[in-house]
Amino acid sequence: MTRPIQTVALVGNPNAGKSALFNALTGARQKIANYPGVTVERKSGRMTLPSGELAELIDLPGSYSLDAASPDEEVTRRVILGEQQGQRRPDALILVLDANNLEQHLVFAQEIIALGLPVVAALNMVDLAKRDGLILDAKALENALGIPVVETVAVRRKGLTELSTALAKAADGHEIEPAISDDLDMAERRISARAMAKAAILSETRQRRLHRGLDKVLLNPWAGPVILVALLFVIFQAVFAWATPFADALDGAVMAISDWVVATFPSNILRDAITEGLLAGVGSVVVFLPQIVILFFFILLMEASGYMARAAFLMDRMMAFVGLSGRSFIPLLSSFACAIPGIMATRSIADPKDRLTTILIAPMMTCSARLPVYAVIIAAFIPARSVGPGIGLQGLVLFALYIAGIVGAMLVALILRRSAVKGDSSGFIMELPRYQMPRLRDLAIGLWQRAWIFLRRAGTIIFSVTVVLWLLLSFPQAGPGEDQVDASIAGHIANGLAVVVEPIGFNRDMALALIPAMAAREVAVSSLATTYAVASDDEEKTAQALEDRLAGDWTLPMALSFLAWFVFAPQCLSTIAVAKRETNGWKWPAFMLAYLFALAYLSAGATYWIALSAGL
Ligand SMILES: Nc1nc2c(ncn2[C@@H]2O[C@H](COP(=O)(O)OP(=O)(O)OP(=O)(O)O)[C@@H](O)[C@H]2O)c(=O)[nH]1
Ligand SMILES: [Mg+2]
Repeated sequence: MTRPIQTVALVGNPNAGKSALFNALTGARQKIANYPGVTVERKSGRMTLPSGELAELIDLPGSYSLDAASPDEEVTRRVILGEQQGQRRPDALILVLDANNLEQHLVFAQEIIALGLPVVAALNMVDLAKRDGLILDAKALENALGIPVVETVAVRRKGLTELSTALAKAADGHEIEPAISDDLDMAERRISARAMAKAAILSETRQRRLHRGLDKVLLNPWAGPVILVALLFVIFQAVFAWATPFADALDGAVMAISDWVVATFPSNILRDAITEGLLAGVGSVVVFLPQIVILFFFILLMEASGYMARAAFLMDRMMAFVGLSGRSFIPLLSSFACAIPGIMATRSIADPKDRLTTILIAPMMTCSARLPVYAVIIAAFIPARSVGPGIGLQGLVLFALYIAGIVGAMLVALILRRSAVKGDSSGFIMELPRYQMPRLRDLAIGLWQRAWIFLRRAGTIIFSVTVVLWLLLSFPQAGPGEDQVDASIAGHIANGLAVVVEPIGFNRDMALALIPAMAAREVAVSSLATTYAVASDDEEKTAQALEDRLAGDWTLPMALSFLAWFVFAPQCLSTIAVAKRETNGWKWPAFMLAYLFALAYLSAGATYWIALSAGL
């Protein structure tokens, strides 16, 4: 006896292609996109059965299990079980499986099949599987699952007729006896999913197997984070170890030019401007080009190879813990180059509270402008010795500074999500791109772009701010026996500010560096260099490396305090301006400015006093 099918539902894991199939079968235009969680409500349309009759087709949100964890999964559960008000319980189901993620998708599939409703499976995205060198055996899968399996390519409308024929047949008459038992628990379903997926693979290229093996290790909940941290650790070691010869060479070149200028030209104000402002100031920043290039070499490598998306995947759980979603990862990651593009990238975050929180913590990610500041202080105060096989102390301190910013950001997010920006975090699971050998050309272009951005900053903003500072430091000229810096306009301002920052261990020169560094953080370095160059009346000393001057003038607690300040301080006005534009007002940027300054002051102070009492 034939029972007419009236209602059919599409079920399956997120991003399996349910909505694409829905559109293909009904001619509707549901939104589909290549990330999970697109469909969050049930949608219905009409599909034509082979008999010519119409049936209602329901598109459901993707789900991992019938034990609903989120509101959209709850919708799926209620519709399938017939508990949804105003919705007929489906007479049959189309189970959509992504051929490329069979092992994962077969877990939920077993739960669906065990319900005992007529089910047909659409083995979708077989086109992508073929492209990647994976050939599946639909018949083997059919036998294992005990339901018809039809290969489909939803976006090319392939396999649709076969699918609806199989659907009509499955729903026709006889109650089916599911081949899947319903008393398995999650772990047992996983094991049998793996076995079924393995049995369904006819052939797989070596490369695909290799990539899957890699993912098993890199995404392992235990090994994955360890590898990620180890990798970052190596990167920061390299930033110091590899850059040193290049940085020394650049440093030597700047000093040689300075010596030559002093020897060649008569002593006058223009010569001072060149040696003290341009060469000492801007030169002190430019020497960090090798560090910047090495850091971005690794970042670009991780992006191009496909590892970065895996890192985001690993971070997702930690992000969820502090009330953010994995979607915040990419904006936060871009903030390691600069917070401005990072804050702009938050536009991809749909949830306004998620987005606001991400904007507020983005400035704590260590941007590349901080690298020269960190590097110069580390080079001056942290001895270049190893604290273990292959582990340099300098790289370790740099690593710790980056981690301090990340930990600070996560703590602030945690607090914000429970107070000022209260709300639930939205779940998100990343689609992982394929592994790829990075292309040398792309890498070279990427590096060139980063280097150019850095040099352009040095030539424009850092140069102009340093020149203005040099003028303010050089005038009015000091009388005999008077300190030039103290006598200058800049010195007067700095002495005023020094009162405020004295409790956290800053001296006048450090206070002086803070104001111009609001234009760009690197200026902290050039301004220190220019200050010391102006202060020394001896030409020999003008050319002395900044690191030596710092090591002579500051104590270790002062240096550590300065580093701690730069981890948190909102030392960059452009970031505040962008935050204002992206949040449409002054309220949040003002809040950002206030809490970051407070955090910087407190952490610098704590660092100073702890270091002092530890006898450093
Ligand atoms: N190449 C290829 N792409 C497909 C196929 N089916 C779907 N896609 C693509 O896969 C992505 C996900 O498809 P959706 O239809 O949005 O997936 P969904 O199952 O509805 O996902 P959720 O609504 O998040 O549960 C989209 O980018 C589709 O264009 C297919 O057979 N072949
Ligand atoms: Mg969908």
